[in-house]
Amino acid sequence: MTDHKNEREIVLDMLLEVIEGDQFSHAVLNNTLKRYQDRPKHERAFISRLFAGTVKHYITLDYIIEQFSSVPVRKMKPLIRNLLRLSTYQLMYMDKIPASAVCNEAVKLAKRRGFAGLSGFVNANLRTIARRKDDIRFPDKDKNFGYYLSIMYSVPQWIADMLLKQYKPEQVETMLIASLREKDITIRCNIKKATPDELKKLLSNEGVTAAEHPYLKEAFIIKDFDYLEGLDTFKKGLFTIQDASSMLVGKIAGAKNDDFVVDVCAAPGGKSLHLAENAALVSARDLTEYKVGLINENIRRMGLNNIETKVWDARVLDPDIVGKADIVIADLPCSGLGVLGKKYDIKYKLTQNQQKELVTLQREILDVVCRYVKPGGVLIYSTCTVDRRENIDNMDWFLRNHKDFEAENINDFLPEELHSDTTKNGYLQLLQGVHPTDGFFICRLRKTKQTLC
Ligand SMILES: C[S@@+](CC[C@H](N)C(=O)[O-])C[C@H]1O[C@@H](n2cnc3c(N)ncnc32)[C@H](O)[C@@H]1O
Repeated sequence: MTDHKNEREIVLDMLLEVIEGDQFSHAVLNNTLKRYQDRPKHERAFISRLFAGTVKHYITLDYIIEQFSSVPVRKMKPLIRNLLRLSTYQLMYMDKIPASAVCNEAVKLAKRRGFAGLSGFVNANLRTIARRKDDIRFPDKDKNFGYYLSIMYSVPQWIADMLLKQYKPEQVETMLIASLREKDITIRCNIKKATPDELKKLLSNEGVTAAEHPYLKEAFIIKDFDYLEGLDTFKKGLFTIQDASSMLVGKIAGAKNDDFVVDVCAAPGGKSLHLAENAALVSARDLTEYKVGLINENIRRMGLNNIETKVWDARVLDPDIVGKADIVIADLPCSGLGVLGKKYDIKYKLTQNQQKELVTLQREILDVVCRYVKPGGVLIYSTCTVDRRENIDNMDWFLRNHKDFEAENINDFLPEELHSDTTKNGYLQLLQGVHPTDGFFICRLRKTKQTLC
């Protein structure tokens, strides 16, 4: 049973949960689409697009609203400012919707939600924006590039400034543009159940278009489906949703038939499932019962029987596995600045302090889990961020403090177009927009025979 809210009201409530509350955009969107799975496809598509677009662009939208409003956005009632945001998004980015329809719907919604007294304010602001769109003055690129990036690509200025210290200005702009684009959905074929060709045919029978990914033969970029989890091929575990960057972790780990793998931060299990295709046994761990439940759910769907799961805090040494793992996967919690295209509220919720704490946590976990690697085994460290302090700086720090590990050339595991000086030196930094993947970091560190750890 679903309620009778129209699509705009549904989006308004989603925005209140995410922008004003502490919920995460991807979780709220998934739950909403599940809840309204009986609604027509075009309504569900409208909800997704309007919600994602408004969240992704809301710094830009607030800047536009404030060009014309006498009241600063932060002083407006939460419901009113989010109604203005979602309506301004339609006016600026959804040009098939007539401005009059946007204004009328917003007025009706303000009244319906008990703000009849402010419906005139909503109407006046929206009609002004619609009429004077072309008069909007955006910041001057040459005066303060960080501020310009912040307003144009809706990212807090401290993040833009931080990235500008680490990358060339044009690379930062490319990454920020990519993070606003609609993300392709990439899947990995479960080669235990079907070949990539068979999967492609079965998907096509379900009306889904699957295009080969340039980096991996088992990866497809899929289009033309409505509810992915409703597909027969999904329910039968013939594929898993995973970005190609994450799949490269599995490739760079290079598991062999008799390998014992420990994945210390494994939920929801993407990398563990991938490695289990080749390894003898994977021990997949995460912090809570809930998270481990997600891994178990995926193991069942994919039909794998060589993964065992365990609730375990990666900061705490597990004496049972010290010196036993051929491969340790440390795909650690990170700032997520490489996946802004999917988790589009991370940029607003992350603070500078949290980012510093993440570096400390990553080092704390690496210090512990490197002890599970057996002599001659490998530690794979990865993150889904482009922040150098969490990536190459952490790798350098680790090697300085663990002289019994050395970085290893990873070219043999990668398609030729990804070979570079850094991959010869043991690591790969992917940048969204520059590469056809999320922003992602992976390094391969071999434990030399003599053990000092
Ligand atoms: C980047 S995600 C892992 C994604 C996963 N490797 C995959 O491919 O599906 C990081 C994970 O670390 C877990 N985590 C955070 N702190 C942890 C800790 N102290 N011990 C174990 N897991 C932790 C989080 O619950 C989260 O699931």
